[in-house]
Amino acid sequence: MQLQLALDLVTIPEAKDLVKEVAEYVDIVEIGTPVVINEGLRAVKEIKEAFPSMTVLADLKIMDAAGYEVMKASEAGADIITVLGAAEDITIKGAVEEAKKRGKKILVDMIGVKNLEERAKEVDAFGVDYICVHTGYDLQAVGKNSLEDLLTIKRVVKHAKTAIAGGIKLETLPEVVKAQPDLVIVGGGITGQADKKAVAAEMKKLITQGS
Ligand SMILES: O=C([C@H](O)CO)[C@H](O)[C@H](O)COP(=O)(O)O
Repeated sequence: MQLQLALDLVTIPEAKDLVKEVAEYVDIVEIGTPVVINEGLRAVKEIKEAFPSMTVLADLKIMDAAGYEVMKASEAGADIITVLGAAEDITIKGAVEEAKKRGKKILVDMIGVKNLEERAKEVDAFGVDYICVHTGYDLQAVGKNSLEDLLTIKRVVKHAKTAIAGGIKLETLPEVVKAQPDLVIVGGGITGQADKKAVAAEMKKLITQGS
């Protein structure tokens, strides 16, 4: 089980400081969608250049033109790129094809997918690397989480790794770990804490113990 740090509400210099602070405890650094919207793929490039040994995920949430967008994110230095599960089949297959050509990985974000079980099976057959259940900020605000969805995809996904994102905190992590995803994605649960290093260290400990 791995830990991914999601950087969403930060500038590039703030992102660099955060990565420096918690690097030893995280396996993957995510350049979040809001950062890409604000700063462009330059954010991916700068983080990869500053931390060359770190696995960097570009959370582009691709919905169309995946071949081109995966190509651009790869050129910027992303190791993993996200595509939406709600996208057309041809889009997700195009993302996988381009990523494979470049030695990169695709994470499919199932945010907003209603027929989760059926879609997860379909997406799994396209050869994607990760399938991620995700409660976005808007549903987190009305008290939702993705635990049940994680159990659903764990039942039906046979090839891809499983991941979970959305509002995970130190207090809720033990329950998540119990469900055994391959990847746990945490944003505000680390970046919003006073002692980020201590929280990241504790999270890494729980994840290592539970693996
Ligand atoms: O993907 C995300 C969100 O849609 C904003 O782009 C976040 O990275 C993801 O939800 C993890 O962040 P937290 O919910 O703060 O843990």
